[in-house]
Amino acid sequence: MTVVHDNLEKTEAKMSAEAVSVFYGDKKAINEVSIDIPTEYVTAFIGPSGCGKSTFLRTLNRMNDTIPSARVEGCIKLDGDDIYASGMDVVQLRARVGMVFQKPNPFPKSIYENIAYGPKIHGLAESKDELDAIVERSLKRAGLWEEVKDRLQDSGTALSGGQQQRLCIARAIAVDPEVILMDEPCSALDPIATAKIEELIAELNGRYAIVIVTHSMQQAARVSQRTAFFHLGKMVEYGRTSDIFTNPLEQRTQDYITGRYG
Ligand SMILES: Nc1ncnc2c1ncn2[C@@H]1O[C@H](COP(=O)(O)OP(=O)(O)OP(=O)(O)O)[C@@H](O)[C@H]1O
Repeated sequence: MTVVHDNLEKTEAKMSAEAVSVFYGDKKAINEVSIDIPTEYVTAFIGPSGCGKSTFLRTLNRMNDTIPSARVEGCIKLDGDDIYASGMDVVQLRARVGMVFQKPNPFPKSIYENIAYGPKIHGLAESKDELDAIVERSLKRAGLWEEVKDRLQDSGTALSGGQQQRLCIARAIAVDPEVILMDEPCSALDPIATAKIEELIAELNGRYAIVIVTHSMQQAARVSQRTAFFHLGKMVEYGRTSDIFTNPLEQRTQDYITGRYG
């Protein structure tokens, strides 16, 4: 059972997970996790290495489908619709629920093409002008436009690590997502690039439902308003980030935030 703090404002669930378990073969990596993800707040998943944060995050846009041994039980809904239902279009789902990975992974194409590719395949632009406008808007929203506007035809992979990660965020934004999942998005970045991504998360907050997995408790405290603490495949505690870090109700949470393990 998850301890859910009782001082949380009521919010609408953009996504909701109900009794979600994930298996890799016979091994249960996630055990009956239930949580609502609102648009109003950034939600952080924290917990010691191997506790299942990434596994659970990946269930939210069916990224585990790509792992043959992975099996998901329980129910995950986006705007009330079961994302594991047989009629669900997974390509469409992943546009609505975008993902940013630990290591920036731009396509080996131009900066422009990195952004334009998604809108093109999803038919979001009817003309070159519209596509140009989407590229500009996405890069602006990701805080990268000023740095790249004069070299849109350069390769995305030639950018610095931090710029590449903002390019990946711009690429996710370009297809008008409703949810953005971030799996340790700063772990390959230096402190300055990390600060830029954190600023960006603050700017995107409220426009998209954002979920971030992070190893850094300082980062969770800086960027999120809601925190879920995971341990051994279970979601132990969920509440306001400030409460989780200053007034945890569970001993295991207390032990983690005071550095007793992790
Ligand atoms: N593809 C896979 N096949 C089999 N087991 C896996 C696979 N991916 C993860 N696991 C196992 O599932 C458990 C949860 O792993 P997961 O990567 O989700 O944890 P995590 O909390 O994100 O860890 P970290 O913080 O180290 O990234 C671990 O025991 C891990 O070994």
